[in-house]
Amino acid sequence: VSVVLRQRRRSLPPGPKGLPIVGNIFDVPKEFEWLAYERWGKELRSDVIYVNLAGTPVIVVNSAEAAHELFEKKSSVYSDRVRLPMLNELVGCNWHFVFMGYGDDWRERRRVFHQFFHPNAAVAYRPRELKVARELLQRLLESPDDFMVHLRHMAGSLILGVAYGIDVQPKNDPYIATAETALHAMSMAGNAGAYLVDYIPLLKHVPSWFPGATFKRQAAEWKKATDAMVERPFEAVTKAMAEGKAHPSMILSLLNDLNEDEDKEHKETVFSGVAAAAYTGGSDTTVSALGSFFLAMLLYPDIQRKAQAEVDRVVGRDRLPEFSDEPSLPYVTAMVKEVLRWRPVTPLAVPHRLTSDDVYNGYHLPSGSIVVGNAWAILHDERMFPDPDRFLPERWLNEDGSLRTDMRDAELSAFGFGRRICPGRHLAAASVWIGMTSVLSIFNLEKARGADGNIIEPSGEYISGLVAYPKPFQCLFKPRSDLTAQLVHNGLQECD
Ligand code: HEM
Repeated sequence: VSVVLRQRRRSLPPGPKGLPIVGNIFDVPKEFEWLAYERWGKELRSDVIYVNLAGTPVIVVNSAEAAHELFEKKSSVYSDRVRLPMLNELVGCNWHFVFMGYGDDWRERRRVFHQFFHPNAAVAYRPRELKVARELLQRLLESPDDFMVHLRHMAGSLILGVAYGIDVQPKNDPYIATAETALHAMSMAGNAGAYLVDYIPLLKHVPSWFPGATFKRQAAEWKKATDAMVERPFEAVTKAMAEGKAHPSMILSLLNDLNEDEDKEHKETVFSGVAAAAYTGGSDTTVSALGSFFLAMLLYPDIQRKAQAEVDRVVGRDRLPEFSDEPSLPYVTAMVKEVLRWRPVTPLAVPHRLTSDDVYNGYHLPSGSIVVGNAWAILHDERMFPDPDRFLPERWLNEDGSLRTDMRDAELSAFGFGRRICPGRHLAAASVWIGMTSVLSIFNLEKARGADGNIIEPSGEYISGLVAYPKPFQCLFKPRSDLTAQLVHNGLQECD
């Protein structure tokens, strides 16, 4: 009895007051929620806060210390996911292990994925990362205004190559197009709280023709797109294998290593889902990171020049950067870390779910809570990152110019938390690094001028979402020398 009483006495973490029944639904803004969560945490002087979304408890974790205590140290109870009937069932995105509950199905897929993307395995993809970075340079030379299109193409081309061995078309590639539709569908259906069926799961049984059941017809459309994204590239590999023409890839190795006695159908479902998960995980995220990098270079020209000076000194002006240059380019590496900190790609990571009652700082955290790691707040915590809104690569460096190693927990939060931390982060970090370094070595990024000759200031605004992007802005990519076109041409030939 005394245990029960003591537990009862513990209070929930502080949070905004809210209304009866609906709780804080009207307090939580529809966009840039991370800023409100960060502000409440400061006002309430607590690094965990509690929000009630119409009965669903939500715990927001606003500091690196709390994130470590909960997601890391107690990872066995902080690694589940929330089920969204719209996304998981109606759109049928159960193949994607980012949406799977913590259990054997998730574990099996995460293990398969890890085999191909752990740090040593990921080194094998460097030639491909280098190639797509150089193709990006070529495209930026040809049509600089379409830089966001080129970033999408670069990200898609890398991961389709790694996962399926597919060489994409230079323009209008059908696989990239299919995936874009599917990604859009997933981000819409994954918008927690946007669909009534997510609050009242029984609604999923309403027939599609029923008045008001537009969500079911919409879900059926989206399901077609997401199914196609899982099935089409996989079928292309199996067809190429049958013809003896398949290029090396994750799927090829997995299928080749399959034993006679294994359940082929089950394994194929797992493999095709894991490959599609790599594709969806790696597309928008890389685009956002490089988009923020371009924006930072416009807003902080001095830093651009400083980074270029390092590249020029180490790489020289007569060749393009390679991965072997990385240890000699600490400033550029610090800049990559700073991009991921300054404008986190996934400001709230992906929400976790707590599977048993817990206590933190004397507060009661109820089983079943959605637990949101506020990567934005952690990466903008003044205690570790003074003047946090300023883009300042120097903060990642020691006095002697070497990279600091004491901010790992905070740094990693850019990729999420605990056992769910992004398993593609090694590939991501490498591809973002070579992309940024290559662009800096070849181009000066400058603000555009309007017809009146005046500089067009980028707004610096973002589009809110699971993945946050800079709003469209104009950026000039000016070749740094007469040799540029030749260098890019030669650089590409080296990759063939
Ligand atoms: C800058 C690039 C990237 C960022 C910022 C990023 C961020 C994230 C975040 C925040 C999560 C959720 C972590 C959590 O639940 O706490 C995640 C999960 C995931 N990411 Fe990434 N990611 C990036 C690139 C990639 C790439 C390139 C791939 C594939 C090669 C990938 C594949 C995945 C997968 C499969 C998951 C699901 C993990 C799970 O639920 O167990 N990501 N990522």
